[in-house]
Amino acid sequence: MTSSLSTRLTPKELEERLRAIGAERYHNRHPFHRKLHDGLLNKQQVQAWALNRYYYQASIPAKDATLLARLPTTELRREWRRRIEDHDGTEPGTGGVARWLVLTDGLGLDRAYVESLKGLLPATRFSVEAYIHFVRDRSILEAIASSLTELFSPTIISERVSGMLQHYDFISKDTLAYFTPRLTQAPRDSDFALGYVLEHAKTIEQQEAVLAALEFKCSVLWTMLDALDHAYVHNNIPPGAFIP
Ligand SMILES: O=C(O)c1cc(C(=O)O)c2c(n1)C(=O)C(=O)c1cc(C(=O)O)[nH]c1-2
Repeated sequence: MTSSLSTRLTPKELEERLRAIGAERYHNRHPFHRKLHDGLLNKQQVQAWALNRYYYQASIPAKDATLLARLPTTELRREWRRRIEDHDGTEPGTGGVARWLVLTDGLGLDRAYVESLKGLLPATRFSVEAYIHFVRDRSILEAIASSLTELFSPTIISERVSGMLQHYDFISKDTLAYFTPRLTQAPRDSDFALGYVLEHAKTIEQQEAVLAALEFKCSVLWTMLDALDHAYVHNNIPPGAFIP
């Protein structure tokens, strides 16, 4: 839990605290990601990761649409609308969700099965839903702050792409095409979100709330990897979940 602040932070101090949370808790530090990127997983385990992560990807535009509906100004809505277009695309076959399916296709997973969500781990479902509900129910400031994990995603994406290309013969540049646009989209989105948070988190209570929102989101990402590790590395697949 975030400790209570005794004094109000300057914007610079608040940014430092946010970045410190990422350095400590972002999912690049999770053992499952280390194994994924270091080539220590087999194809079945990589399939399980891509299948479960599909639900996160597919839910991101729904999460953003929930927030979009609550945003009070044209400028904010225009900014947030672009995120939905990035993921859903502007026509069939475009956008991040479609590109994620190129990855699951490339790994040999049946598309209808992936989209049916039938093979998800229960913890994937609960974690993703917790994120959507958080964004729906909390203040706009907390909802925007919860997207700030994207400050840290370009580093992990670069590590992932180079690590997976190097270590797995079943992975190609084409199947990892999802990640290329994220390297420019994520910094653009997180710069905006960070600017918003630093400007609007003025009171101690608001600053504590944004720090807690980022910790919450790190927990969402971490929990999904805990569940993958437990099920597919330590071989405790829950009933009904994907069996490679
Ligand atoms: O590859 C990753 O590790 C990673 C992490 C995150 C993140 O930090 O939440 C996102 C993404 N990718 C991503 O591709 C993405 O579109 C995305 C949207 C969001 C968000 O919270 O709105 N996070 C992320």
